[in-house]
Amino acid sequence: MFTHVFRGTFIHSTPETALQVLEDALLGVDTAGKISFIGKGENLLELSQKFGFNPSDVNQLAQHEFFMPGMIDTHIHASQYSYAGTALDMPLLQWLNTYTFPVESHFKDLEFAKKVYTQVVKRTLRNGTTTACYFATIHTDASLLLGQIANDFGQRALVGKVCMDRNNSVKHYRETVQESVDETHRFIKELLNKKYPLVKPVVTPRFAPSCTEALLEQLGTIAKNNNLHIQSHISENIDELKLVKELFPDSETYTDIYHKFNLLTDKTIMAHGCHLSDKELTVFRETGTSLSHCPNSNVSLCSGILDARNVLNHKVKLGLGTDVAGGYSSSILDAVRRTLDASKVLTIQNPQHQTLTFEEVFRLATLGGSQALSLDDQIGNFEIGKDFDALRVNVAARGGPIDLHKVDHLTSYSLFPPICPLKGDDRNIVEVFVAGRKVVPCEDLALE
Ligand SMILES: O=c1[nH]c(=O)c2nc[nH]c2[nH]1
Ligand SMILES: [Zn+2]
Repeated sequence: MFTHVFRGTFIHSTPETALQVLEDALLGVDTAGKISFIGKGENLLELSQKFGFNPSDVNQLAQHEFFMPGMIDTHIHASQYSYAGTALDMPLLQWLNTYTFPVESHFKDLEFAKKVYTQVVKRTLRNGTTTACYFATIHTDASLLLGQIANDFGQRALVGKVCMDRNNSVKHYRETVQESVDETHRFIKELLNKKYPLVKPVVTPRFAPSCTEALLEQLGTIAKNNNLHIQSHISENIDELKLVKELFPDSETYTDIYHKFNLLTDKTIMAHGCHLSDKELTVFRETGTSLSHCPNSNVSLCSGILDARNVLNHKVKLGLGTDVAGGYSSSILDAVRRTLDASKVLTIQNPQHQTLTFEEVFRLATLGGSQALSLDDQIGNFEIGKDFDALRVNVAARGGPIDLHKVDHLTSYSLFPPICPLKGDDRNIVEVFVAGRKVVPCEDLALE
């Protein structure tokens, strides 16, 4: 039994091919939301008999439409959505103390948390983020609420209750080691008990300067004992590196600190890494740890520029992140554009630098993100057996930002994939599916 059979153009990435275009394809989604077959449109009758669907039930994509995999935001602070687009006038450490910690402390108030978390889940789904890896705040009940809201609206999510026991300007926004550990246990247990099919907990030490060794050690143990994902920040800004050296004088590198406490695993994702050495990148590869590239944030907070080419050359898994609110945009399309910009800036500085191509960045936003979150056995592209997490894109959406021109020497689909992420926006994303369920448009999702 099928919930959908679509016919039209499908664009996705594979490990071998950064961007593959399947023209006039037929794709079936079963009742469990999984891709059950992909074939050629010209074989419609044969496929309908083989797989048992009625050819008249096929949903035909219109001219200028295509499907692409849902985009994956590998690093976003859900609570910081409340001030996204403001307060970008100082570097990281001052920014945290001046704006971030005071704002995050308000998420003790569950009514406020519900409003902001509902907005961020709706908005990111609207922007085509089918999977988000969220930082919440230190508040367990509000973090559980974020998991519930993602589940209700149908977004795939990793949700982290933030852990931090030092170096915080806001006295009432701080935990002891014991509180942080106890509440992390409670968060994991209560979230797993809900049995949400698409929402998982992620162990979340904020970053080394916010955590004592005692806390890092216990969080490493919790992640290991429960086989959980881990997320944190690393090597974002030069002043942060100096602070880390002062706080952890015995560790040779920033990476060594997390490594020492078993926090680098093949289910760990670290944000930024702008200033990691090649030696540290080698540790990332050896442990299977991945990086989230957050170029909007890196420029907005004047933190640095990640050399994504070097990360890929080291065979470290890499995805894209918005890092709201260090990044002011909640759209992974924005992260695609900025990843290209950042790579081109590196080429301006050094003409030997091999600029990332559009196709490679498209892969980072989709398949790369799924690999970075170790979810590539379930999502990231249109492989049979994976969940159907997909965006129906209309390049020529009415009222959208793209005016099509007839360019005779370019065939239609060699033009469309780049034009859409580079000039398009959420108006071009006409439908969003997560695990086969249409979550946009959806009446409940009307943005207030
Ligand atoms: O961009 C960032 N945003 C944060 O909230 C944060 N906390 C630690 N390091 C951080 N970096
Ligand atoms: Zn962050």
